[in-house]
Amino acid sequence: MSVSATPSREVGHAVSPRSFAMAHQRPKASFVGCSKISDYEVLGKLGEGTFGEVHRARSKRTGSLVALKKIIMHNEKDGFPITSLREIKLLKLLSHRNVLRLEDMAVEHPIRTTDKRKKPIMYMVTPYMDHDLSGLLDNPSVHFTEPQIKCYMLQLLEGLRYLHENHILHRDMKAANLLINNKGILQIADFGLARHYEGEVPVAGRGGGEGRRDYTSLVVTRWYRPPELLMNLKRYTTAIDLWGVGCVFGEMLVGKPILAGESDHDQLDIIFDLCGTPTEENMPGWRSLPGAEALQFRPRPGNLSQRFKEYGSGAISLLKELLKLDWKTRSNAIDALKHPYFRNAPYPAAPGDLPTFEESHEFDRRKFHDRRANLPPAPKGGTVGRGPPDGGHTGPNSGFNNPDGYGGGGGRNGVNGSRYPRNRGPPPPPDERIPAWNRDRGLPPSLPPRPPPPVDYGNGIDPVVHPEGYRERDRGSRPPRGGGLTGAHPVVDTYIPSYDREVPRRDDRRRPPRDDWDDRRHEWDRRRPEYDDRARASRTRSRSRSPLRDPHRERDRDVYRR
Ligand SMILES: Nc1ncnc2c1ncn2[C@@H]1O[C@H](COP(=O)(O)OP(=O)(O)OP(=O)(O)O)[C@@H](O)[C@H]1O
Repeated sequence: MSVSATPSREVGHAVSPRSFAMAHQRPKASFVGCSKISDYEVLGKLGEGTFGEVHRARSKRTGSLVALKKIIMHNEKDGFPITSLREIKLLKLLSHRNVLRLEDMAVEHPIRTTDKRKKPIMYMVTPYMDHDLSGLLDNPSVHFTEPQIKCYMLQLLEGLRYLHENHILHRDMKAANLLINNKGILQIADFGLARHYEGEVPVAGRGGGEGRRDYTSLVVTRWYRPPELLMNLKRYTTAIDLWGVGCVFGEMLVGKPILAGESDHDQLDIIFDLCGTPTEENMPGWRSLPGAEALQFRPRPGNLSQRFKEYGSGAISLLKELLKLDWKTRSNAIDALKHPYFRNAPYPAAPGDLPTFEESHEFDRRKFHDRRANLPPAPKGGTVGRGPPDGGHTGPNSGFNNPDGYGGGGGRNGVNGSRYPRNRGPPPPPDERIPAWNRDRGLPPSLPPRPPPPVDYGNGIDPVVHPEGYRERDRGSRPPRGGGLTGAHPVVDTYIPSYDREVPRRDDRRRPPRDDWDDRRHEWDRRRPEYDDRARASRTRSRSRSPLRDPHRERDRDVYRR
């Protein structure tokens, strides 16, 4: 029954759909899980992503700290972004201690008298986490120990095991998407690229198994993207997320991203340096991948053992399992959790035993950089533009329609620096943390380039690659490494890491070498009752109601099958 047909019958004369909807609004109290933005006190900006801007806030109702992720409407005509819908839908289904919990949605309506913006702004409300792993690794005063790295790794793998056994591919595993709080808890965040996975769930001893259907290979931020995606495998499996875990593990060990490719082509080249060049033995079927046809390279054995020798044989062995070129035998999360690395001394720390650190998020990176003497020259890579073309009504800086300083001006606009020119706005409000690379230039906040939005809409059809969606990043600005790859590489240069050459290499900083890093683990629940208490009090649904444990709600997931 159409909305417009009903009112005519009910009221006996033509009523516009809007009037009908207004007359039939549900009482506000009947909405569960949707608050007003005024229920939160906004405290400061934490980061900006492709699809939203993230702010720290306090719930006026519970007093708890939360993160508000604003959903950016890049193009209002397209309506609510499909990626945000996916993220919300998935997060509502998930319930695991190592997966970020969606507590609430908050809506901000435009102020009628002054605000020309017609559409409300939506915010996702999640518990506030003190750090993201990328920000934490950038803090020169933070030094992970091996027990700490083991603790984080175990938590990361537990979270991923849960996702995979519930048929969810994350597809953007990277340090910036791993949130950590000062209770030692690590949570996987950012489900903007995640989707339902139709293949078999991983089984112990059987790697990632076989893929069952095609998906877009334009996923995963480049530095964390596995070789099969770089060679355009479409029928991929949960193994793509495990490659990202391997990259994050290496990053925690050495303190900086281990595979920082400057283009997709370069990315493959440095992967081959580390893991060896592909053969039918170590990567069966690689030659038939669409992106492999034109590849030519000088055979190399790989230098992983050499590069990581100071971290010991256990770490090397786990890294080799996670960074296997062969996606079919690459370790799955179940097997990685049983790896001897975690059972040998030094043993994993308990989350509650880990030290606490100063807050660190994307926006704090410069804070740490500023402290360093003799910073290397600013890395290459554009800064993301700012200043929404619509005057700020739908861009990342619209919203919080009050004079608290978040209503416009600075901030990133859009996905990609090449698409939106920089527009120097007024200085940010005092509580807003300016990214390092802007602070001393008096510019409003912005971030380094980000991956473009996902282009897989779940229909299995290859996406059209929008040329503006991808930045060319100095291809050919340096000679190929190590005799590298040659040939016309057909792969489009795709995802730009969220923190790239703008950020000085971590090892350039005067920081003692660390032997380990990464995620943490559970058992924290027992040790940190206040965390759970707060969580329980503020949750909009209980774990027992998680649809992942309730077959009657399986139909929700059908959305992702289509
Ligand atoms: N719950 C939270 N607590 C604290 N900080 C958070 C929280 N959620 C997000 N952030 C911060 O905001 C940043 C961006 O968040 P998120 O990755 O969810 O956004 P995105 O738009 O999907 O990003 P991307 O473009 O990387 O995919 C994170 O890296 C983190 O620094």
